[in-house]
Amino acid sequence: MQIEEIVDAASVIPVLEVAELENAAPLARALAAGGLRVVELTLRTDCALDALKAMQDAAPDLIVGMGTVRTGDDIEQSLAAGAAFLVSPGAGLSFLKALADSGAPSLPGVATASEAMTAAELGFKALKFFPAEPAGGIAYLKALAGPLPEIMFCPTGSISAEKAPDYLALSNVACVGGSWIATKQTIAKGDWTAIEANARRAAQMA
Ligand SMILES: O=C(O)C(=O)C[C@H](O)[C@H](O)COP(=O)(O)O
Repeated sequence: MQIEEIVDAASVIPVLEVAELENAAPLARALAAGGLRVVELTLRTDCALDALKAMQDAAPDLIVGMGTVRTGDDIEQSLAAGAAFLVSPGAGLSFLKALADSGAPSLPGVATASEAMTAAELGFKALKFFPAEPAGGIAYLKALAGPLPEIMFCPTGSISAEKAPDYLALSNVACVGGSWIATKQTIAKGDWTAIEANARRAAQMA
């Protein structure tokens, strides 16, 4: 899949942190049951690579990407684990080149016009805008749409269910990311009913 197809399939991408491997499968099933098609599992816990496989097995139609990818090793391990796409919080030049060389569909993280232009020069068509709210939010993205109208963003960072529709209305926003659909606490509690309900509301924001 190309990154354009992946972001087209998503309105909201839940950003997930799974600390206990046993939670991966029911989490994936709840998100898929709620109607979400694309999720980002962060590479922030010891079990993240195994959790990615478990999510994919539990919900084969779910497109599971790996987030918090920061190094060449992260890229390799995530792809070996079966990540459908890769997401980074930011990106230096050598990391961007490694990501481009991997050929994997990717959303490298940027927070400025300069970073967005560097990533676009290397061929990236869609970028994560992180951290969206602290970096300037909707006003900042609107300002980027003037000079850089062809660059599409997936803003992530302190976005809530209430704010997400306003981001999705922007011409240069393909989808939004956020942890509100399945927070660390809700996952740890195993409240799959609440997560499915949040996923359903998010899926309807398309
Ligand atoms: O891990 C990464 O690669 C990140 O870029 C950070 C995440 O996207 C944010 O942690 C999202 O979390 P919220 O701000 O709570 O929605």
